[in-house]
Amino acid sequence: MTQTTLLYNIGQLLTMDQQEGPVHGKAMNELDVKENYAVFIKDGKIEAIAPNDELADVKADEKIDCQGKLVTPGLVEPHTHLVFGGSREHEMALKQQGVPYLDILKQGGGILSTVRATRKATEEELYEKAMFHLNRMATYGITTVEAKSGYGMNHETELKQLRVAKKAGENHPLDLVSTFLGAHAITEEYKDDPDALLDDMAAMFNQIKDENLAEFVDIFTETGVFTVEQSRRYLQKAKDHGFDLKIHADEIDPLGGTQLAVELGAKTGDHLAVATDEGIKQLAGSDTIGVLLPGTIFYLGKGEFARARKMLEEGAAIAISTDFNPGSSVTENIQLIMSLAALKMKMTPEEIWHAVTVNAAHAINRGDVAGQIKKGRQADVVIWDAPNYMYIPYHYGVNHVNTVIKSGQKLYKRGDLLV
Ligand SMILES: N=CN[C@@H](CCC(=O)O)C(=O)O
Ligand SMILES: [Zn+2]
Repeated sequence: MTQTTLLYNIGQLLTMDQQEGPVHGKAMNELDVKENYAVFIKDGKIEAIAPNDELADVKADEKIDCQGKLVTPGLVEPHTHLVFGGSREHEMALKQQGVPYLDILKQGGGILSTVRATRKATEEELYEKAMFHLNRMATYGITTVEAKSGYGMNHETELKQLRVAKKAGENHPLDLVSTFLGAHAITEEYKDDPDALLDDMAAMFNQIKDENLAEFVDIFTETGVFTVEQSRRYLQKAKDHGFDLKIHADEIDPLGGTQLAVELGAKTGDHLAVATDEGIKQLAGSDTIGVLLPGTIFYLGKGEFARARKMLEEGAAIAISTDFNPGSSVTENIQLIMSLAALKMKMTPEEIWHAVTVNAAHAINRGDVAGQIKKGRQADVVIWDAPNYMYIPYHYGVNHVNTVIKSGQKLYKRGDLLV
């Protein structure tokens, strides 16, 4: 049976559909804002977008009066470590004492502590936990999510994580895109031979492809983790197996992961907090999208945020993300990240909206289905308790979502106080 919904009295509508591909540099600052609009949804898809007067009388099963509010595409979250066991609140004290993130890792904590918890957890436990976090992401307006493995670093646990992500993607209304991050840290078993760990992880590529468990392969290129050389060899192998690539690049030390991402034609270079001038120049001249994670820099207490302004001036395409994970950025709140992008990276509201919609969708190969409100597309739409698009990064730390519509279905509605 046909199901129709009309959103009318939209104060500001961002369709984000000014161009097909990722939006680069100065163009990220150009936002098309439609005022007094309506959107008609039919059978889960966008059927029409028109001035309010033209659609207000259309018949629909449900009519939602947007009361002059802001309406945008569902947000796209392009970098999360969604599936993990345990949590790391005990590391907060170490952080307060000033123990650096990489030192905690060197002492067997950090990522390795989550590896132990994830190895111990059952598939059911991981699944329940992942579904809980997906639900919370949905409440913040996210309708498509990337999810990485990387807390197993052995076949059994990496496959467990990837299967959990696949099942969550099949059962949760949010769309999920999976990334294999078997090369996330050096475990005790391989501490004297990281190359052997990489070989062991690469030995899973065929199975991951055959079972369709991941689209991307990612690596942590960092001091004390994997070198640029090791990353190049590993990622080239992944590319030869038909995977698209991502790199955790230049997060803490400027090793040149940004340049490697460009050299290998990676879909994204992620973090880039300490990318060099040369890295930024190469990024700007490439098709690789920079996924910036200011929540991580904030949470790790570091002073240096990614140089978004320079990247944009030079013409790079940028997305932003929570980097949701149990250690370096423990939040599902992408709206908070939008505020940090504004306050700490000096991105304009116009740039920020591109970074959480169309560019984030391209960053995970979903540019043709997510991140835009466009005729014929699945109707992933957010109604905000906000009068305009600038308001979201401005009023920080809270949830501004009024209603989330996923593929035409109402998925979340802000609750009311009970007293
Ligand atoms: N930097 C490497 N990986 C994650 C952190 C994972 C963790 O600390 O558990 C990140 O993107 O920040
Ligand atoms: Zn990450």
